[in-house]
Amino acid sequence: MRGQVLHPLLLRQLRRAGLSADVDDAVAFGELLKHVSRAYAEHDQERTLLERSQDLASQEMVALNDALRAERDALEQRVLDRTAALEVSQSRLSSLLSLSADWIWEQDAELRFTYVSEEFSTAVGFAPRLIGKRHEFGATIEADGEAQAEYERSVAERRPYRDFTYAIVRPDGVKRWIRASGEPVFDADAVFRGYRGVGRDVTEIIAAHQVVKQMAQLDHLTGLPNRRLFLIELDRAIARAHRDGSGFSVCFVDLDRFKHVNDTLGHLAGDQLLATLGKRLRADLRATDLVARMGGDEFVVLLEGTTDPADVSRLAGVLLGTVNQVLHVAGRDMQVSASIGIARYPDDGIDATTLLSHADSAMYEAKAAGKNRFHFHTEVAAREAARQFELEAQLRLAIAREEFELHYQPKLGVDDRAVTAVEALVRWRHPNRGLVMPGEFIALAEDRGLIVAIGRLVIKMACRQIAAWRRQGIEPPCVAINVSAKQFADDVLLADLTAAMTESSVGGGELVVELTETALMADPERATGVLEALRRLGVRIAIDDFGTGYSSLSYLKRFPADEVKIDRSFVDGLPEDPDDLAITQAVIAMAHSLGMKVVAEGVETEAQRSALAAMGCDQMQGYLLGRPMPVEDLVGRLSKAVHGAVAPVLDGPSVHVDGVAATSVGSTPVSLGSPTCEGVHMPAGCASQASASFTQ
Ligand SMILES: Nc1nc2c(ncn2[C@@H]2O[C@@H]3COP(=O)(O)O[C@H]4[C@@H](O)[C@H](n5cnc6c(=O)[nH]c(N)nc65)O[C@@H]4COP(=O)(O)O[C@H]3[C@H]2O)c(=O)[nH]1
Repeated sequence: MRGQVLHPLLLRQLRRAGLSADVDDAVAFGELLKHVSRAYAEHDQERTLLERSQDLASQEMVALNDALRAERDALEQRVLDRTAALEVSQSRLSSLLSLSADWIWEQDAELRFTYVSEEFSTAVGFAPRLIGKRHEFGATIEADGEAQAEYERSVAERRPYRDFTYAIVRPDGVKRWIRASGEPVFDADAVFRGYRGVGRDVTEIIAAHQVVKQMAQLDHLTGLPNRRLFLIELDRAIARAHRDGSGFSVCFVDLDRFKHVNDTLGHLAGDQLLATLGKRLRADLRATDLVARMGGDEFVVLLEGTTDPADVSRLAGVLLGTVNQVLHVAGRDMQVSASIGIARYPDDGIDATTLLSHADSAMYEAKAAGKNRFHFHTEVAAREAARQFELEAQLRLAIAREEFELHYQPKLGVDDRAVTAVEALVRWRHPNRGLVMPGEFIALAEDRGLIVAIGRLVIKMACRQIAAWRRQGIEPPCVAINVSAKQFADDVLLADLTAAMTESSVGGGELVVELTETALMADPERATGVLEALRRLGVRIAIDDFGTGYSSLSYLKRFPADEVKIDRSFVDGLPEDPDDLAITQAVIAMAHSLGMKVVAEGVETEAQRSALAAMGCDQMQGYLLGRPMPVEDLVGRLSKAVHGAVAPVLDGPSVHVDGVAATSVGSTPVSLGSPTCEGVHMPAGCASQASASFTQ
């Protein structure tokens, strides 16, 4: 075996047996074989062990593999299920989104769009180009300043924002309004990652809002800006003029006697007139001028950049001319006029309230000066406004202190000059100014709501006077009381009359109520009812200033009136003016045909008196026959008349009554309505014709 290389396993066995690799003898060889055999046996054992262990390992691996496979399969199934669910959910979402008007968008931390839904691109028109871009407010995007500021604040503070509305001008030039809501997105580390949100096209909604807004700012009748819009524009004009150092004028245009049109032709015709006028005013002015309707028959014009009185006057003249043009309303041609008050910025005021109030007072000045004209606001006007204010305060005191008295003007028969009644005309006994005439305070009292209180005092004084005459043995004349439109419209009139009549034991037959056409036409139906109630009280009714209103003669028959008073303006022209003659004749004929008496007012000349007599007028009143006079003069005058003396109206002896020393004249009771007067039979009450003869 020497020199031979042995297998390592054999060598290992030899080493274990303590033998050397040099084996020469048989013993040693036998030993060697034992070792060789053991070595095989050990090897077999090791191999068996190894195989066993491999077998075991492989079984575990299979089991593990099986478990893993099962797990993977389960996982895959779960993924499949989830994916399917997600797909369902996604398709549900996209189908809902396609039905909804909302779009979806996402922006990164730089607020650049990373995603916009398809509808967004269709509506906005440049969505594909929007990806990777920010909103650029400026040329293509506009928004309400405040809303934009709030949006920018929200974004800067990474807060959600709701309903931010802005307009986009699409590449094709079409403007669309968009309303967007967004909320910030943060990652797990609370780092801001951008915004995501929804948006929708609200162009139609905005348009509808604008229409509604416009409707709220436009006058429905004329289509002109209404008071609200005018005030906004006025403020803007003030700001502009203040900034540029320029000026403008405000013209307050109020139609004259528009109420008559409404009353006589009806509200529809009135509306038609206003609508036509509104259009004409707009058409006749410069495009830069603003025409608005303030309400009722009031228009206002803002003449931008015009303050020079000559220019303003020219434009105001244009306005008057426009209003004066003949209008075709309710099937007839008519002409109206207006009074215009002008205030200029900055001379007459630097704020809207002052300018409007000055234009308004100037307008009243124009009315007072005869209507159909314009007036500038002046210091005089301002002083007048202050005076009226003061007068109103004094008038209130006067009512509380009963500082009023009545003067009486007789009404006489045209032929025989017998007194048929006396008209009570109120005067204000002012503590400092003396006697103030009604022309100075009646209109103001009507305007400031004081006329009912004054009227109540007048009724009371007239009834007390009748009672006083009676106490003094004087047969009282019938007393006519003026009742203004506002007083007539107030429900207390009948109560006031009844209370005063009861207090003084005066019968209705001793009173005449004089009402203007205007008072009756304001509400003809109600007027008829009130007139009938007055009639039930026995009170007679006279229609005053007849012919000055717009009512046609045929309206007369609607009202249960007893007499018609022809206005002084028609009597003025008698007997020369053919128109006045014709009108007077027509009124007399019409009134007679309706069984009414006719009284002519303002008879100043003998020529007028005889013309009226010739036309068959029943009674007359005027300076020719007697001015309004204090009660003592009236009684004094009449006392002379009773005794057959002829005296000038104002120099008769005074007989003081009603609180002043009363003296009956002679032994016979003085009678204003006594059958003894000049032998004319005169039954008591106003229905009677003549009583005392009353001469100049
Ligand atoms: N030029 C001229 N004038 C004549 C003539 N005859 C009478 N007058 C005046 O004409 C007015 C007649 O009264 P009216 O038309 O009812 O007009 C009245 C009436 O509308 C109102 N008024 C007077 N008293 C009262 C009252 O007690 N209540 C109400 N509501 N109004 C009254 O004041 C108006 C003015 O009254 P007055 O100043 O007293 O003026 C009176 C009278 O003085 C004449 O021949 N020529």
